[in-house]
Amino acid sequence: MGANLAIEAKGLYKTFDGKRAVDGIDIAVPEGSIYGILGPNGAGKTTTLRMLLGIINPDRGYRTLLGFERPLEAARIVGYLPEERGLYPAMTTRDAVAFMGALRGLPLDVGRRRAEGLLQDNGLGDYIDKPIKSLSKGMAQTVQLFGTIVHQPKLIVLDEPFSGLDAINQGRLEHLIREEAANGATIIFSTHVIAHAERLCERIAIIAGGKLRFEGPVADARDRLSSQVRLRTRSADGAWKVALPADARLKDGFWCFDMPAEGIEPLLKALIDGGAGIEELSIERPGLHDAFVAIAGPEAAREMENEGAGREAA
Ligand SMILES: Nc1ncnc2c1ncn2[C@@H]1O[C@H](COP(=O)(O)OP(=O)(O)OP(=O)(O)O)[C@@H](O)[C@H]1O
Repeated sequence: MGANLAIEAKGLYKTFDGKRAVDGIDIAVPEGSIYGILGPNGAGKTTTLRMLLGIINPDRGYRTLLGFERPLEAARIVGYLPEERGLYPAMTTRDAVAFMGALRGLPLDVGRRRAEGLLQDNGLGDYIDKPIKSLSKGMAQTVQLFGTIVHQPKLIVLDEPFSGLDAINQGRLEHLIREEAANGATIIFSTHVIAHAERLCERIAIIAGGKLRFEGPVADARDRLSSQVRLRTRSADGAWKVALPADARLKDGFWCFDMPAEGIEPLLKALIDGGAGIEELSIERPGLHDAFVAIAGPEAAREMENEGAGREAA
């Protein structure tokens, strides 16, 4: 890989009480990129992130974080939003953000100033002097996120950051993640919602049952599946039909089939020469959801969806 890596991990394993939580994970996160770890409940995402950060040590395997082989040595240039959220309820939002920065070495006065800027710029200006306990759950989560980035870390690690946010705040968070990456930070986040990863990430890891099912560019995951062709012809029958691929099936008046290996042009020529009369033609590239199903299996995909529904309802 050409780019420098903000994170490189090879063959990470972790067992808890005799049960393998992470079973051979490799990860390569290029500097300045947005990277997603996708997987259902209990897949091993949090354990993987904790090992990358040095909060726990792997039983086996190797990782570097911003070039450090002992990840904790990078702590001051890393920001981490854990899955368990929590802020001191009596602190003002300004102080809560500054306090989190101070834990990473940022002087309190600088933290307070930056906190004001972050809160003002993101529609929370009225809450600067209000205690955390006066905020909604989503707002408190946003404040915790500001505390995660207030010391302007080179690497931002977010564990299920979209969980518990409504659609508007999810959109804001996506915007903020893009902005941080545009300013040069590297972002890695875990999620069980494929759409967030599809919109944001250049590279992903797909984990299920502690095992790595895929690691690489999102485009490569999507390329695992053929594009789908849908075709409607004016003529119902004719010699042109022999030109259709063997897997072509008629569904609701459309011939549906995988994109032929040799491309669409030879087929189009045969259809035109055979007088099929092309009325409608679409070629659809598979999305990341379809790729996920193909890579991790329908069971893992269902678990992801159920988990999402469960958390929304909670
Ligand atoms: N400290 C621990 N002690 C014992 N078991 C653990 C510990 N941490 C994680 N596990 C187990 O390891 C497995 C992977 O958990 P992990 O939290 O990494 O998954 P996850 O993909 O982050 O899922 P979730 O989103 O539900 O947290 C689970 O079976 C979990 O119960």
